[in-house]
Amino acid sequence: MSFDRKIKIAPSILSADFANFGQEIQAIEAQGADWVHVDVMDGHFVPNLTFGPPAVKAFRPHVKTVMDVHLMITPVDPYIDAYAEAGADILTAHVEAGPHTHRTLQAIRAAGMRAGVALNPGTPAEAVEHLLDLTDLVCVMTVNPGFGGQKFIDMTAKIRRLRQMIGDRPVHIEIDGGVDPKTAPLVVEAGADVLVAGSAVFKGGSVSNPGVYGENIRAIRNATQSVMA
Ligand SMILES: O=C(CO)[C@H](O)[C@H](O)COP(=O)(O)O
Repeated sequence: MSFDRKIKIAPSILSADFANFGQEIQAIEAQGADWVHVDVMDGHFVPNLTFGPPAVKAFRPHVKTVMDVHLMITPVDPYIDAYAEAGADILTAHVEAGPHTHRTLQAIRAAGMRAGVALNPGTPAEAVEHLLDLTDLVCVMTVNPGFGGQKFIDMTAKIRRLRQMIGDRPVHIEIDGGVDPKTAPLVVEAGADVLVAGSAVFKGGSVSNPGVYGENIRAIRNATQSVMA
């Protein structure tokens, strides 16, 4: 897939109806989602548990766009092949998840996926500077990872620094946590191009009332228009 810097909205299915993932994924894509964001949590790196490779494999046939899998787990390396087999397009590991992120990103690419690296709010941009030639996406957490529906933490200075460090490289900056029509323009103005949003996309909608997802996605996208060059 070619690199494009247009704003992409990636709804996090952490806020979807857990009894109905297939239809939820189809509904958000029909309503304008650019990517589908899947939050994998292990109850160890973060204090919550969600999906493993079999669930991701079950989502795969429903995803027609890009399946963006965010691992909030440690260790990462023993599971890379399982997520490739499950059909992840992008696999993101946290820089805090182990001592050898450089090796992890190489292994993700070697398994045929695009490689992402995520930073917790307390981790400086410089922690990924040496990884920028090995990564396709830097995910800046704007909440402490583990749960949807948390309050946005302002990371705009870090986003600006990353955009400067990335320069001309084809590397996305993804923002994850507390993204809504108020916070989206702040992070886009700072240099982000992928916006993960859970609560702000799924609130008020359902598979039987999917138009609300469309309204919510458009509200986030439209809010970024004023800050786009
Ligand atoms: O990674 C996550 C939490 O660790 C979620 O993707 C993120 O919090 C999105 O949910 P919301 O938009 O409700 O904040």
